[in-house]
Amino acid sequence: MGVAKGASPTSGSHPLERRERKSKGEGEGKGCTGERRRGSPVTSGPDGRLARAEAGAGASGSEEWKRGQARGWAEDGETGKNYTRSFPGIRARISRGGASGPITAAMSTMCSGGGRRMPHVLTVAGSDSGAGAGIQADIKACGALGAYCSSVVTAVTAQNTVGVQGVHPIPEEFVEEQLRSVLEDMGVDVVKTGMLPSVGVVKVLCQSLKKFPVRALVVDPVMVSTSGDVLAESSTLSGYRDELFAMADIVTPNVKEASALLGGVPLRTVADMYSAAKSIHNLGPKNVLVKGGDLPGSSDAIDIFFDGKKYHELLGSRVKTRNTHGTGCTLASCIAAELAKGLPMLRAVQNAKTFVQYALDYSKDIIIGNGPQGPLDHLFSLETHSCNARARSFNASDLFLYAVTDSTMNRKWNRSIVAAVKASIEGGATIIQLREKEAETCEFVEAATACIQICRSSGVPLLINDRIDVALACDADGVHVGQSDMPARIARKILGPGKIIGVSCKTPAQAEQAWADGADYIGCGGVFPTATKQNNTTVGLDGLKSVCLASKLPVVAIGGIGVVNARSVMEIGAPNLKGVAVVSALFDRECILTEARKLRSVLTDSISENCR
Ligand SMILES: Cc1ncc(COP(=O)(O)OP(=O)(O)O)c(N)n1
Ligand SMILES: Cc1ncsc1CCOP(=O)(O)O
Repeated sequence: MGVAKGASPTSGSHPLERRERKSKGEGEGKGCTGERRRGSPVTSGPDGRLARAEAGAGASGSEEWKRGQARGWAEDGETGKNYTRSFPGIRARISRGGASGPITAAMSTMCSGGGRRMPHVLTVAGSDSGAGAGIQADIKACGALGAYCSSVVTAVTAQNTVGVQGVHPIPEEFVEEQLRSVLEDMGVDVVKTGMLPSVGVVKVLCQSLKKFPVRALVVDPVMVSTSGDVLAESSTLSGYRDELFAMADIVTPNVKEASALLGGVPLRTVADMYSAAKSIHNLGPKNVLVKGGDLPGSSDAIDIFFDGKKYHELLGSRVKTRNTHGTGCTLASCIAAELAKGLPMLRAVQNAKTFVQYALDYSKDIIIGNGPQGPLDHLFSLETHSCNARARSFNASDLFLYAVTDSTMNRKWNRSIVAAVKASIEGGATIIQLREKEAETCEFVEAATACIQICRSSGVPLLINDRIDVALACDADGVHVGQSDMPARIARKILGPGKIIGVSCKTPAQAEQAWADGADYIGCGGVFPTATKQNNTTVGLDGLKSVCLASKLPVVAIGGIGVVNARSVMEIGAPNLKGVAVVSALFDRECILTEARKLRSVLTDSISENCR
């Protein structure tokens, strides 16, 4: 068999298995609260199991599956509303499953009445004895992001930091039984797949998902471990291509997997990743994320996200560490967790990437095992002062091209804030700050609310300068505060852990304080003299460098920066300098879009030069 080193099938008639089956037939199950109760909708004859089975029967064709899925998304996914506040998807699914059945209705009440439903991810994957990848990574990653994670084990592997010593696939019928147990009872929101060792397991999964539809399916097409060991029969590829991908909301191959899925086409450049994303999209998934972490010769972690219409280049910085085992599983699980919480797809992917970046960074020095590939510490947030929710909402690579608006300039060029924001995003700005010093509160809130719509639809965060009240009023992604504004510590208390907070710092001491106060990034400047901000002392490139070196937070440089000098800023050689923030270089120009494109290309060139 192509899969296993020393694999041997598990017996399908283990005595324990028979005992479990018998107890099911006895007609008693556990209620949502865990107590024994009669007439369980899950396990006893004409009740919930039947009702669910009917749901499955009604939704068994792939068209029906798609419709069910589409409904689920329209109801909650695409709104971006926090799924933990209400659970329309779950209620809808339960009623879809058999609104006419009294026990189903009772079950719905039991599950929602007075209790707290958790976002729920089911991982269908292999067990990694070393716990860096597979089921174990998935459970930890989901837990770290606040989602419950149940697990269907498809194979048991013996592995460690050296590699995979053995694979023991679970019989397909028993994979199916596990799927049924979880899906019919536990209110799964999102299914995430990892190691699917055979095409038979892929088929069983597809059938189960048709019977028990969920809100989203995340497919991580695991085929070969990072140590080079084969984890799936080659025929699994056809299972992915023929059936599973058509049901997937997102597929997340790395370049090797993308190449294998496309019949071995070589992927050597970012341009190749773009075309691979498109070709894989043609196989049926709604979204594709081609991960560039193992792109030969690439010095950055660039991933390409494609939703069928638009591409997004997601930048990450490469962390120098041996502890990378399980990053693929972790990323896919984080996407699943964020989707289960109700985030829209692009935001879920961005947050997942941020989480992995943080986990890599926090885990870079840990020593577990003697082999070349150590695990991540998924639960890093339990050990640090930082709240994990913050890691969720902020991606340091967003600081790359930071557009800061200016009302005086907009007036001078006779354009609205909204038009200015649109043009800068089109030109490649990666984060926006509304810095409207003279605006009336009412018009500021109105403009900010309109800008939020534009930014959300482009996946670009929007921050408000100084005005925490305005940020709250328009549900902005965060604020930027100066040394004489609301202290970051208090802003954090007011805004909570999920919002982004940036602080202006000119000195290492201020940088240290910003970190202690719970900020997410630092704006350092003015780097060069500027007419945009009066009486602002200039720190120069040396001052910027010393703040970067002292800062535990990512830094964006500001002040007098434009196309002619952006490269000199990026070349100071500080790994936590993530980009430049500009006002006049964009907004005091005739064509914002053209200037943003020019600046973005200078920045992109400067980072790729630096990495050569
Ligand atoms: C990204 C970024 N960095 C620094 C500043 C300056 O903010 P602040 O010190 O609050 O000064 P004003 O912008 O209020 O004049 C910024 N806005 N953005
Ligand atoms: C807000 C701010 N903070 C420090 S310098 C500066 C102004 C930056 O504007 P410009 O990019 O036009 O120099």
